[in-house]
Amino acid sequence: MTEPMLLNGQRLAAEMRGQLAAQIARVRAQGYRAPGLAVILVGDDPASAIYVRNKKRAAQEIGIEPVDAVLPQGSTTEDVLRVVDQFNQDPAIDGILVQMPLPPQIETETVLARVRPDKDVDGLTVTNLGRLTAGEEGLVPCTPKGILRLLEAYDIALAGRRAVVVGRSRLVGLPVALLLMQRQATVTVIHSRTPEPETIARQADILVVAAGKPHLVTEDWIKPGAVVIDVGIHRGDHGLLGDVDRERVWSRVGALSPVPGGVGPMTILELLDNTWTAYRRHEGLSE
Ligand SMILES: Nc1nc(=O)c2c([nH]1)NC[C@@H]1CN(c3ccc(C(=O)N[C@@H](CCC(=O)O)C(=O)O)cc3)C=[N+]21
Repeated sequence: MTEPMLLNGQRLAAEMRGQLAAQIARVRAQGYRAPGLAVILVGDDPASAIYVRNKKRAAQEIGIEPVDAVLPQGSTTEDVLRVVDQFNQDPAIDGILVQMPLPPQIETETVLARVRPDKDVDGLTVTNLGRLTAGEEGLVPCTPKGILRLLEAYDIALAGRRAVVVGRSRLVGLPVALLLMQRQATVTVIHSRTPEPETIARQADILVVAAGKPHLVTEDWIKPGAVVIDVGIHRGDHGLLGDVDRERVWSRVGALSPVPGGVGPMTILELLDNTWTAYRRHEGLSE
């Protein structure tokens, strides 16, 4: 078989960030304010701190003003709600991101429900997930949107093809399944309670893996020539690992979105793109 194609999210994201930067520079030159992105980090998870820093830097580089709120590990739900309310009311803030996971004592649902849907750049509120389900315009979760954009950039057809999603999370598995269905793929979602997941995965023309288990997916899961999107990211003693064992699937896949350099950079790009979309809606600029 021919050498697999690497789906280079890092390069595509950089290209798209350049386009966003140019669009933002254009409205700034017309006298408009800068778009504002608020990032709320609760607690001292080191991985979360790195992600938040990367998101802020990426925003700044393209002309989005990042504002952060860092709350202590012991914060209460009420403490977090107060910060959300403050950003909800702030006219300089277009997007609000609450970094997940929150410490266990905090009611995640209550916090998410407080974010104004027009500022929900993660697309995690019931309102935005409902809009997505109904096929209405809203803000779409970043990782799923980035995956679809990556597939599109590489001209990977979806209509009539079989897609299998591994994982059913609100952040990735569920919304990516909806988006794939909307693009006329035949979608199956499998998860930790699915018997013989490999048998189902082996039917996939497009396999999206968001299971949260390092190197879960091996050659037994792969139909020869399949397009495989690795969404997992694990920081171990041996560096970054995905949910896909790249070495073991390499001889079978047709294309692979790798970790690092695939979905991660696309996720950050879509966060910036959602912030830009929210900004234009707030400023009454055309889409
Ligand atoms: N409310 C919320 N929204 C999120 O979007 C969100 C979240 N919470 N919690 C955690 C996960 C994780 N996540 C990543 C984003 C970018 C990379 C990324 O850029 N990864 C680089 C590698 C960066 C590195 O070296 O660690 C890559 O794959 O090439 C990774 C992970 C967003 N998340």
